[in-house]
Amino acid sequence: MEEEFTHPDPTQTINGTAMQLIDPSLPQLLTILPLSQRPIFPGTALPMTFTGADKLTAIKIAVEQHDGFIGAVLERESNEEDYRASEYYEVGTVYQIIKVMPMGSSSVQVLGRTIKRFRLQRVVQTEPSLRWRVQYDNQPATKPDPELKAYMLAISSDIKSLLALNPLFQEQVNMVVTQLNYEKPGQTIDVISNLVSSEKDKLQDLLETWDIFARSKKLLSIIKDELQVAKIQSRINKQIEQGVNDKQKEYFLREQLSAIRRELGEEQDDSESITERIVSKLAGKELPPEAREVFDRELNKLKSLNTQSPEFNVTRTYLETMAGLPWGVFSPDTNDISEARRILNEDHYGLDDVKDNILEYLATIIKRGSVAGSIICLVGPPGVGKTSIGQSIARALGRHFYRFSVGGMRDETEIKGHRRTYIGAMPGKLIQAIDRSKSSNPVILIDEIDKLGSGHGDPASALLEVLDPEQNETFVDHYLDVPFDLSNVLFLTTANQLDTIPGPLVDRMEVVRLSGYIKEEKIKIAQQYLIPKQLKDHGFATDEVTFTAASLDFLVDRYAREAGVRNLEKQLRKIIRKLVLKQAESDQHDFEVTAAMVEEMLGRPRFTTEKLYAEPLPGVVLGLAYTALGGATLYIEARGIPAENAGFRLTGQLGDVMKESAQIALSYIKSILSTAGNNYYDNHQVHLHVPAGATPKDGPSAGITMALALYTLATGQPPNDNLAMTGELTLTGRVLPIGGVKEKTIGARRVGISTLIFPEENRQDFEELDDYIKEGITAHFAATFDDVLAVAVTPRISASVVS
Ligand SMILES: Nc1ncnc2c1ncn2[C@@H]1O[C@H](COP(=O)(O)OP(=O)(O)OP(=O)(O)O)[C@@H](O)[C@H]1O
Repeated sequence: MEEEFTHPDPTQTINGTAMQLIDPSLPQLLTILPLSQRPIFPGTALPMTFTGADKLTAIKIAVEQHDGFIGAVLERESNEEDYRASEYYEVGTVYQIIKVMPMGSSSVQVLGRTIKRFRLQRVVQTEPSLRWRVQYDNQPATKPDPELKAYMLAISSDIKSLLALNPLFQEQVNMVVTQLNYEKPGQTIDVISNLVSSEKDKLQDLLETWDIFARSKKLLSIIKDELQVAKIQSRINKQIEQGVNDKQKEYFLREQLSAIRRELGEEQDDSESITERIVSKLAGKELPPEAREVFDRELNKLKSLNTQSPEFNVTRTYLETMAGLPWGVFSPDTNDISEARRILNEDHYGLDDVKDNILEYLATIIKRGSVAGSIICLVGPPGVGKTSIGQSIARALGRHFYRFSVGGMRDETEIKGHRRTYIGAMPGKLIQAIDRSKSSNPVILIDEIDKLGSGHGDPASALLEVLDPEQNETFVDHYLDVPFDLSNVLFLTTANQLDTIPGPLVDRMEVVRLSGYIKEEKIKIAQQYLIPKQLKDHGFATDEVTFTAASLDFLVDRYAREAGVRNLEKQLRKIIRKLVLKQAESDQHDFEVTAAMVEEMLGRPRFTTEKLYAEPLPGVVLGLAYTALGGATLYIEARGIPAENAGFRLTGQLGDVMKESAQIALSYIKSILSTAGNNYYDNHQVHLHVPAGATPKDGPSAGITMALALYTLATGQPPNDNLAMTGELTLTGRVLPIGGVKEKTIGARRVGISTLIFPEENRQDFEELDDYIKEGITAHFAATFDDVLAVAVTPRISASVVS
């Protein structure tokens, strides 16, 4: 293999700088090894790796035959449009291999040092390896120049900053700092050039720049670019590190927290134990396929969620609600009707027809083995035992009891729940009831169905969906979003009056009326139920306190006249509490409560026996009404003021129907008076009032009462004493039937009225009443207003007499 040493041609230049042979020991012919990544610069020890059979051969030849000298040149990017596109740049660096370390079969790592720049003179051989004749140069001597020195200082400072940003280069920093020599700027620049990274053609340009001043400028600009990038890189790294650190810190703290919890024996709240708990709640329950599918899907979702995310809590609450529901769990029914009768009797006095009704209903349920069918609606005034009947039904069947009121409920979502997307969403009342009952067949009592409001959505139709046996098998609560079978629930509803219950709801219900109690019943209830219960609640033995018959009579008559017994119970509680105090202070053990003691303990009676009117007055008649509070009596008052122009005024918050019946009454009375020659209404301003003025009233059943008030006003003859009436009046004087005969009779008894007038068509209703209600009452039945007059004003004076 040829090895040549020639003298350089002094006319040849690189970038205009003269080149000359400087070191006769450097070979003129070099085996060329191509570099693909970047050029190398003279003046440093450098390891390099070469791969490929050609290169390995070249290295072998160089090491074995040429003292390890090779020429390292950068490969050009292939660029077909460049006419000069030879494969390699023509300026490279001579490198002497000192050590070869094989790395596998096709790679070697070599250790050596970079010595000097060279330039291709000509290609002398291509096979088996490429060999060039090259030219070396002597670095031109540089004069001390302050500007160059400034550049060198800038380079050294920037390279230090650059290397400081990259901890991997700490070693090199130290090395470079020791090697920096401002006397030999060319050498220093080359050393630093080996450390910087930039695009390879920029670095090649640096290699080919002979002029030191120009080279230092180019190097500085490369370093500045790199410094910029390194700074950005370092900032990004810091941010990432910060993020990672925060996460690690949180993770660490959480781990500690759960360790502390474990130590304290508190529950473990990791996702796994939560899902385990949820799944274990489902044990023994039978989810229908649709619900199972949704449950499984949500459970899988929960497992994949971060326990701290809000979504996790929403899903967890949903799953816990689902798992907590009594899917397929039923309490066994006690199918014993005589036991049911015993329980109803044990809990309630009287109410025989109500109990019969309920027992028939229960017998049907027992026979059918299912509750499907109509729903019982218990209608009656407050405190008559509607709720406690419901409780007894549950007890008789051995079912769980749950009660909720829909009074004033305006929002459909209270019944059907909120969609899960709402914050704080929860199931509606029905699913809550099922959840609390822990069985799929409880007794659910829906209270105050007559006071259902309307607002958002339609609560009435939601309730209809719940109560309708056709639909409630697949009741879908918005929150659960899967059907829950409500068809095994025994629904009961309660109301004070029927009129305000939406029609479609009434149609689905079987109405059972509780009319309210008369005084005697209330006394019995007090003796047999309320007093023993209150004594027990206050820690008295049953025989420690006795109430005299007179005291109970006085109590009911003067303090608790309403249809129900809740107020009576309240008054009894007050008395017994006072006895508790008395006992505590005096150690007395036997108490007998007398009427005087009742007055002493409860204060002045709320009701008096004195009537509003000591004796009957013309124009004032007592009517019978049926209100949400039960049967009641109410006065109708008429007064006339002599006037030139006749007029008619109505007050007392009367509804349209009642106003119309007042007009009918007036027209009718005027017509019969005019026949009798009485022209009272032609020269009087008449005012008709129905107290209590603040209570709204409506309905046609005060027709005859108003007519009698107007009649007696015009004739001046007062109605008979101790008389009350009810009946609708037509324009021709016929008397039409009314509702609530029982309640009205009870209401009249309560205030001690014993003569009553009912429409003829209500005769049977009255006769069917229990004897104890009719006892002492004289009922008259009127088909026409004449019949009313026959009873109400006796002896009857001619209507033509004007007062
Ligand atoms: N016939 C009765 N025998 C024994 N106790 C009774 C009877 N009727 C009512 N009570 C008692 O009176 C109290 C009030 O009854 P309850 O709460 O059932 O009334 P309610 O009709 O549901 O009233 P509301 O319409 O206001 O809800 C209860 O303590 C109940 O046990």
